Amino acid sequence: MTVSESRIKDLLASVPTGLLINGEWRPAASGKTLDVFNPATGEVLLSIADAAAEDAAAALDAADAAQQSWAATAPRERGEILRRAFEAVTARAEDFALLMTLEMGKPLAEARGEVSYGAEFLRWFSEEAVRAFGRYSIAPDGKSRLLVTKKAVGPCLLITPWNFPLAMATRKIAPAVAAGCTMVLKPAALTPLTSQLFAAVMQEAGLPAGVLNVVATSTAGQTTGGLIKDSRLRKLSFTGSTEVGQRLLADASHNVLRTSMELGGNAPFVVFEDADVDAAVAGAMVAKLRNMGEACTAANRFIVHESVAEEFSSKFAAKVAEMATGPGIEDSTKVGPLIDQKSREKVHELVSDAVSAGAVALTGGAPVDGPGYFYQPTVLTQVPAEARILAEEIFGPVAPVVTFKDENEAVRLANGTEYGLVAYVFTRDLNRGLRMGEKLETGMLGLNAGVVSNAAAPFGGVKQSGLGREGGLEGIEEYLYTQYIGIADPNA
Ligand SMILES: NC(=O)c1ccc[n+]([C@@H]2O[C@H](COP(=O)([O-])OP(=O)(O)OC[C@H]3O[C@@H](n4cnc5c(N)ncnc54)[C@H](O)[C@@H]3O)[C@@H](O)[C@H]2O)c1
Ligand SMILES: O=CCCC(=O)O
Repeated sequence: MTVSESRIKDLLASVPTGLLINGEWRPAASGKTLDVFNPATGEVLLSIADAAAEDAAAALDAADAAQQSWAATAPRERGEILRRAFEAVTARAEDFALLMTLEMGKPLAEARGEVSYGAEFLRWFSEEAVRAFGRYSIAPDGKSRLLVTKKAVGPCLLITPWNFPLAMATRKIAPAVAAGCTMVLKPAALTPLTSQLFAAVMQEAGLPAGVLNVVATSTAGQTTGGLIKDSRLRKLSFTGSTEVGQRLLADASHNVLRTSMELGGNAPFVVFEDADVDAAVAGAMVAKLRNMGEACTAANRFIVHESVAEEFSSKFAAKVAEMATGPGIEDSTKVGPLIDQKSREKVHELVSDAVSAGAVALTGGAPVDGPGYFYQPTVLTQVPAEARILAEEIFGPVAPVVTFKDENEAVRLANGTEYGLVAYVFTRDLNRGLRMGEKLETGMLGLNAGVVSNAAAPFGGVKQSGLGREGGLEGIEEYLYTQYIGIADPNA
């Protein structure tokens, strides 16, 4: 069933179009607006306020003014606001899913999956809000007491990417709310509508004015640059490319900000000779094609034992060839459009570079003609080691396959990247799986699993994939600092 035009019109009419500052939706001070496009058609969906530096400064004023009373709010109350937001997002799951499909392109079924994934961060941190425990102990020499407490770090700047418009926002907002931090959210200019609607839900859930401020902008660096240099800001949490993250880390050094950096990936997907090949193919489909390959966790390099490489590649290519491309709102669609023309050109450039160096396309290998930014789901074999596609984040539905002879070579190939977000390993040998966990330089490992994302787990990378963790027990710690109080011996 294709979604009706009136349904789309009504949904878009319910999305706030202003900047959210101190609990009010208002136009940008300049009056400027930014257009949000549908990547399946290239048409404008909606125009919303386009913030500049003065709007961002007003948002930080609001966050700063609200910080003290918000941090003093009972943890249970903060948790209950998050719980109400979880219920509201779940009740409006179809609206959020359709909105994400319209602005980002992912098929509706996947968008529904993101709604439940994104909502889980609200539920998880509604439960964690009351567990920011400290400790009391007797000093080793018995002469004093040590009291350790956790406190909200203070106003935060949260910057999110376009690829998971809801989950990347809730993964930051929910722990910040739970910890008692106020915030300025800057969503990606390509997909700000989901954040706009989500912020309205947070207001309805009872979040006080000034705790969450939202400034969509077409001029990210100019608009947020002043905030990062403002001494009232205490934390920067960024999800996006390694290149931008590196720049922001340098900027954040000015005020020695707490930082969390969720950056790019180049995930290896290793298939051993003892793997269940069909299970590996099923895992590969998810690890590669979830979100059209536009995920930091997307398998970027398929490293397959030479004895099973042909079986794996041919079965994988057959399944990939069945994946229909099309607008996300159509039921038959399995792979939606890429986000824009620039992204599609980059994907094709990587494929062309590999093919001209000797790689063979078992399926796909080209853009899809017609409107929208579609790319054929592609499997490449015989990819030469020096091909750019093995070193760069593809961010598209393309799977390069290379082979290895033994475990040491698999480890060397898998670790041969500056990234270290996630790896996938398929083997029936548990010891081998655990050994790979010890040897692989990644923050996460999928063992016989093609997806690792879970609100209850610590998500994050090492090397140039980032700093810090989101979700799990660790997620709230990113928004808390430790204070220690030394107490004189009460018996003296
Ligand atoms: N590790 C993770 O959890 C994770 C999750 C999702 C996406 N990503 C990564 O994000 C990238 C794709 O997202 P993208 O294209 O939106 O990344 P991007 O780095 O271009 O942009 C990310 C965000 O940063 C903003 N931005 C860009 N330049 C800025 C500047 N100078 N100052 C302040 N903000 C600035 C953008 O407007 C956007 O909101 C990929 O590399 C992907 O791997 C990582
Ligand atoms: O794009 C990266 C985020 C993906 C996820 O959280 O599963």
